[in-house]
Amino acid sequence: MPSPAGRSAKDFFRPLAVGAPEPLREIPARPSRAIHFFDPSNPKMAAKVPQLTGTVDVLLGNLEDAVRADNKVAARESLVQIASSTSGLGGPDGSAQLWTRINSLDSPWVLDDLTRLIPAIGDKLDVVMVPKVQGAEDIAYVDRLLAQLEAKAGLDRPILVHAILETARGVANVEEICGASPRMQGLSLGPADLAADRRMKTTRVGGGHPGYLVRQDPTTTSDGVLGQERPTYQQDLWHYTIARMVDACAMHGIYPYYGPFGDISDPLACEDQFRNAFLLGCVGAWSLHPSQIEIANRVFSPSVEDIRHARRVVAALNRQGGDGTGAVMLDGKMEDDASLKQCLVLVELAEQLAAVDPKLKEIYDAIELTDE
Ligand SMILES: CCC(=O)SCCNC(=O)CCNC(=O)[C@H](O)C(C)(C)COP(=O)(O)OP(=O)(O)OC[C@H]1O[C@@H](n2cnc3c(N)ncnc32)[C@H](O)[C@@H]1OP(=O)(O)O
Ligand SMILES: O=CC(=O)O
Ligand SMILES: [Mg+2]
Repeated sequence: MPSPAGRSAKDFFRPLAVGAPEPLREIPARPSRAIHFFDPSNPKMAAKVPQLTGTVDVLLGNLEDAVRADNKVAARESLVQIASSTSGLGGPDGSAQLWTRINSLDSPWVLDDLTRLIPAIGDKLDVVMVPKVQGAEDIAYVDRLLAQLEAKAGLDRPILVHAILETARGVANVEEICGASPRMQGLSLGPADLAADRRMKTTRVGGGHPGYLVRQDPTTTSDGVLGQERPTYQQDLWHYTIARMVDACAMHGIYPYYGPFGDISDPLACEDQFRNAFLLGCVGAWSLHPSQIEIANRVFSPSVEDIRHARRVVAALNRQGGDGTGAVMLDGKMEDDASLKQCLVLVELAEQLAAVDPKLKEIYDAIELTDE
């Protein structure tokens, strides 16, 4: 049966153009806790890129929304210049990955975005983020064009594709989008465009809303007197969509991300939104301002307490027989094969992050287990 992108299983991993690099069989788990957005046409932001390179996992040169229409060409040209001249940025050995967000597929700029960037800096570009993806057909279009451009430029490594989930149709098609190409690296939630497309009645860029709540039932005393206290609890507007994204990404072996949190002046709420996404399975979020990089780096790195606990569970099950099966009691709680698997997710993530973040390595290396 053909895949949603119309390719049979035997053709799925064939290059889509003669001379294009072989598609990857597995998407590498490269740390990407913060995808830091900058507008390459803004000289102040562009000037910050070299100093940010050692502090953030991904730098993304944004060409789409938030870049003025009369700056689109300047942003593209400046991105070429930045990628060519910044050491440590992009490519398999870069200390920060280099991504770009191209303009939407129905815009007058997108064709020039790809035909200019791939020949000029294709060897540095790790991931192309595609906004407003509606279905597998959008990924198929970008997939073929990238293959043609890679072949023409003589690139030896395929550029990966990341889709933003920010239309109702995109959400309806989320599974087929994730499985549309071996280039698919991941998905980000685009809460601002998604809210508009869904005709939600919000005006914010991500985050919660005080009106979206549940209220506790009225309480009555034994005398039948109605209590005055009826606490309310704000709910998460994005839970449903993030949960769908996480399942679709896990099913296809790719990575889910929370997107933008627009209230730069509210780092606490930003942290909460990022942490909800982390706990549900996301690996990172966007940073729109330098102050959000530290929040994402911290939230999307497992805590010392989580790693200590995870290692204790691994050690306890190992002591019992070494193959990770069976059940043990630890701190009054039952641990078995399934809780071990959860702990291994955290331990493996900590190892990947420690490999690129020496400070974190030091912190994780210093954790002592007290049970032995
Ligand atoms: C809504 C859906 C989406 O598509 S979200 C993704 C698209 N939006 C973006 O990419 C927004 C990126 N961020 C920004 O444009 C700016 O951070 C905004 C939010 C406008 C705030 O800028 P501004 O008022 O200059 O902030 P500030 O004075 O606190 O800045 C301090 C210094 O830092 C710089 N800065 C700011 N943002 C960035 C950034 N993203 N990357 C690199 N540098 C940044 C500022 O230029 C300023 O520099 P300096 O210290 O004056 O030299
Ligand atoms: O592009 C992001 C969004 O929230 O819209
Ligand atoms: Mg958007």
